[in-house]
Amino acid sequence: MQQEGVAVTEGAPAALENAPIVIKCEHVYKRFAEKVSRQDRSASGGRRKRLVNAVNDVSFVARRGEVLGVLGANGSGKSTLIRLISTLLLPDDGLIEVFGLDVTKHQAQIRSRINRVSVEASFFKKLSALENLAFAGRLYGMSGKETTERASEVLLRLGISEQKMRAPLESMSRGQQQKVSIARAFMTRPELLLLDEPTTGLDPKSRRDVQDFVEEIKRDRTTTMILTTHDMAEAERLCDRVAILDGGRLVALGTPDELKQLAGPDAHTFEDVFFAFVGKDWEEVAQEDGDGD
Ligand SMILES: Nc1ncnc2c1ncn2[C@@H]1O[C@H](COP(=O)(O)OP(=O)(O)OP(=O)(O)O)[C@@H](O)[C@H]1O
Repeated sequence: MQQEGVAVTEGAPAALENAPIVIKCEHVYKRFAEKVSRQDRSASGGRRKRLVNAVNDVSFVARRGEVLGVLGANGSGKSTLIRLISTLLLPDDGLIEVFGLDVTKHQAQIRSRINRVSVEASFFKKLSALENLAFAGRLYGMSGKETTERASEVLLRLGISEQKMRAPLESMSRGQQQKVSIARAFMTRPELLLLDEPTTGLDPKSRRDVQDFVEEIKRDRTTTMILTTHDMAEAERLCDRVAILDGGRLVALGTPDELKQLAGPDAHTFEDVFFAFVGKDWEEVAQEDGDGD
């Protein structure tokens, strides 16, 4: 499944070698029609729309219990890839199997076994975090008692106090609400967890709380996690392997150490690794994107 021109290391990290494959992507493509601005129209032959390859010939597998990081600048295709795996979008070409099931045929079955965390999570804002989580637990078939116990355990673990978890969600800060969204996803013990920039916008302490929690879940090696992030140190710390996307293409995939080696003797930090594969350094990308993250 190795693609030409992609720095992909063979096999899985030792701890996961015999684990079953949970996600298989083979030559996956997703294209979108994007509006062309008036200024750019003459350069594109007068066309009002052009096709963007959001995901362009991407192949990889992820194994049970693996934490696979996906790094890339804004617009590199990270969220599109996550949405394809979670069956929210369907591929235009190629094959995606989750738990051995084809995403184009078994959406409901796949969705019942996965959970996705993203910044645009929806909640009942007048209800408390505990009440919101109780509601989610019921949807996933958990008993009332189990839900309450697990919800407060996970919220406490993420640094939300007993008092705060009983207050209306609208009285919580954005970062605290983001933690509630993470708690909701972990609470149901999904087999596959898709974490789309779970720590973006969090303060350093909250970021650390979430990272520690991911590390704790990782130790059991039962939940597979796909983590998109803009935080290089986070990728290096939490991920078994990291995939780097550039313009929809997979340009590198391997363990953090393997990628450092592949990137050459000048790559000392993970920022250097990113630069070696994408041709821009992280600060430059952040400035272009205007997020400075
Ligand atoms: N629904 C859509 N319609 C049209 N174009 C889209 C759509 N979704 C994504 N795109 C385009 O596909 C490309 C990849 O977008 P995607 O959101 O996957 O990138 P990303 O790496 O997740 O970026 P970010 O870090 O900003 O979240 C971008 O050029 C984007 O404009």
